Amino acid sequence: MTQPKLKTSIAILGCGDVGSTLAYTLILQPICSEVILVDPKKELLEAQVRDLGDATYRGASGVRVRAGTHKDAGQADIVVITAGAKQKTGESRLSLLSRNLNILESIFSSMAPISPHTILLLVANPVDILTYFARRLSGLPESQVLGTGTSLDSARLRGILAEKAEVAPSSIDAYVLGEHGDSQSLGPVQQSAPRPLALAMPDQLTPEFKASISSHTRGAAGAIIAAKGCTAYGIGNIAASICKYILFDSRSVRPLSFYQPELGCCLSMPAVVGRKGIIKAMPIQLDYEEQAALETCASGLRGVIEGGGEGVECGRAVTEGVGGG
Ligand SMILES: NC(=O)C1=CN([C@@H]2O[C@H](COP(=O)(O)OP(=O)(O)OC[C@H]3O[C@@H](n4cnc5c(N)ncnc54)[C@H](O)[C@@H]3O)[C@@H](O)[C@H]2O)C=CC1
Ligand SMILES: CC(=O)C(=O)O
Repeated sequence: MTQPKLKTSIAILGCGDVGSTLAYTLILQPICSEVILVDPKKELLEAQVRDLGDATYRGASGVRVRAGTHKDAGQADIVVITAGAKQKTGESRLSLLSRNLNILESIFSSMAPISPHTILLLVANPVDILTYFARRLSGLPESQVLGTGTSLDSARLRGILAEKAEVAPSSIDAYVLGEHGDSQSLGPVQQSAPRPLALAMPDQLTPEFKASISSHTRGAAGAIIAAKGCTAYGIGNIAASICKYILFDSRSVRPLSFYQPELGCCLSMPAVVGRKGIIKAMPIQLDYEEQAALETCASGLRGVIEGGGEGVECGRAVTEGVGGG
């Protein structure tokens, strides 16, 4: 892992629940030297800068937090886009599309010209569709435009598998692939050799068990949103980790949303992430059903991109193992 250059800046567009949680995580780690917050709600923006600033004055965080404009943000090392509407109870991520696409378009007109070295990290929903359009609107090379995708679903999957297998979550290596969306089901668990999860849980890897973990990861966001109005800590932590992989050129393999030329859309597949964004896709062996699920997912996403609207039926594939980092 290489060290980041001395002055590293991360701009966060949108300093609501997710943006401010991400900023706080970046300060605590710390990952960069400067966090720039941008939000059209001026009072909120100033209050967040002051409140987050208070978290930097003790200890040796060394991170400067300041308010900025979209133009400033366009020169940052990483621009994280959390700007946009969020789901109300019972709403799907896809229902946010027209509102958040309008916001995305206005962001890119205000940010231009973007530094050719900036990496864009999309968080706002529907994240796969917005990642696709950000790639077109930014004019940046496609390796520099990525979305958090199914990283959060994968963390949730790790959590439930770790609980069932009675091991630490860090010892579970499991990915949810495909779309970060609502109308999905987990594909079959990939049976690669050796099959440590199958060995650790010989009686549990049944179709019913897979259906129950699928339902758990699919319903996780809705249950939290119904109770507290948003999800923020999980995604804040995940987006901060992705920023770290980028700035430290860590070459970690993570499930991220990026452009899939053979599928004509952005969705999550394992990728090597480093200072230049997506360094390369990490090949993965999918069985027949997983591949079919992925293609159904891609076809749904293409339908939305082409103006097909909501309600895409989408499959997700999941790969697993015990012992991953
Ligand atoms: N990808 C993922 O796994 C997750 C995605 N999300 C998504 O993140 C987004 C943000 O969620 P929250 O922070 O809870 O919403 P929020 O409503 O608390 O904050 C959104 C902020 O964006 C700001 N904003 C609007 N237009 C802007 C612009 N042009 N430039 C800069 N800022 C702008 C708003 O003023 C607001 O303060 C939502 O779309 C939500 O669905 C949330 C959790 C997980
Ligand atoms: C809101 C959202 O996309 C999530 O928590 O998964």
